[in-house]
Amino acid sequence: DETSGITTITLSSAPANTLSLELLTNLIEKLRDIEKDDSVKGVLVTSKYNGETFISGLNSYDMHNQTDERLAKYWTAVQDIHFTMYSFGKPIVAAINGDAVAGGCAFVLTCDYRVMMKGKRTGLPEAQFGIVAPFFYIDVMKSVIGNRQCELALLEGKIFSTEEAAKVGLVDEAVDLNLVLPNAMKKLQHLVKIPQPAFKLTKQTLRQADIEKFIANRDQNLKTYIQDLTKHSVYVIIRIFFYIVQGFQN
Ligand SMILES: CCCCCCC/C=C/C(=O)SCCNC(=O)CCNC(=O)[C@H](O)C(C)(C)COP(=O)(O)OP(=O)(O)OC[C@H]1O[C@@H](n2cnc3c(N)ncnc32)[C@H](O)[C@@H]1OP(=O)(O)O
Repeated sequence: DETSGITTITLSSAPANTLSLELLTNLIEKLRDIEKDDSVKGVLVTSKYNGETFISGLNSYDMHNQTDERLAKYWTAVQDIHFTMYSFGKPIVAAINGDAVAGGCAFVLTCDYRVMMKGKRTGLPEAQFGIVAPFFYIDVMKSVIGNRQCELALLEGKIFSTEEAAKVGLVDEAVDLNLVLPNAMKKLQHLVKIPQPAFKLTKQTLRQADIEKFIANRDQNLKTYIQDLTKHSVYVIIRIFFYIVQGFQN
């Protein structure tokens, strides 16, 4: 919207907005363009699958049966989206109009504000898959909900209902579906009015330690990811699809 300076990104990768290599590549490019475009003041992210899924996590197919080169390309994109979103110099608000689990939860945690539809699910269930969540997923959750709540959640791979997520501050608002977009937009309209150099510098200052840690550790994390997936991908993928079919334990 040219008058408000707000851009809406509607994620629409069938069937359930998995964070596939294609979606991530397009999104990273789009966000980098927006960052350079002075006419854009803020970004609202939502999903085409209104009332169903916001993001259903990383794409299982991109993590299984791939060459090391392709796995590296995928994981670099996973790292890049995290870094681009978390260090983004303009306000980003998530209008979470459906489930946002695993990589979907980490994605919304990188935003500045989260409005989520009641009755949906979010959280980092990796422990339920028998794996450890990437360190940058753990760090972002810890920075949002604090160390103890993060321990309670991650040690059991807890999946929160929207209402539970709001209680621990994992999302900022739990609302009926019809209020997700309007409330997210209202918050964003407020955030874009804050003097932007102050907004950007404050955000950078708050997030600096995690960003520096991310930059220092990303290469090692990439190596570890490729080794682990080469060894364990069959097991991991079976666990993920088990939870797609059976649902997560709350
Ligand atoms: C050893 C190193 C490992 C490193 C990785 C560590 C980090 C991992 C992070 C991740 O994000 S792993 C992915 C985790 N994601 C999930 O576990 C979510 C799984 N999905 C669901 O639980 C559900 O789909 C949902 C999101 C709760 C939505 O449920 P709903 O009933 O509305 O839809 P479904 O019928 O279940 O799904 C629709 C459609 O989408 C396919 N799909 C869903 N999630 C994925 C996925 N992550 N990857 C690939 N495909 C996915 C699902 O199979 C359905 O497909 P069709 O059957 O319709 O073809």
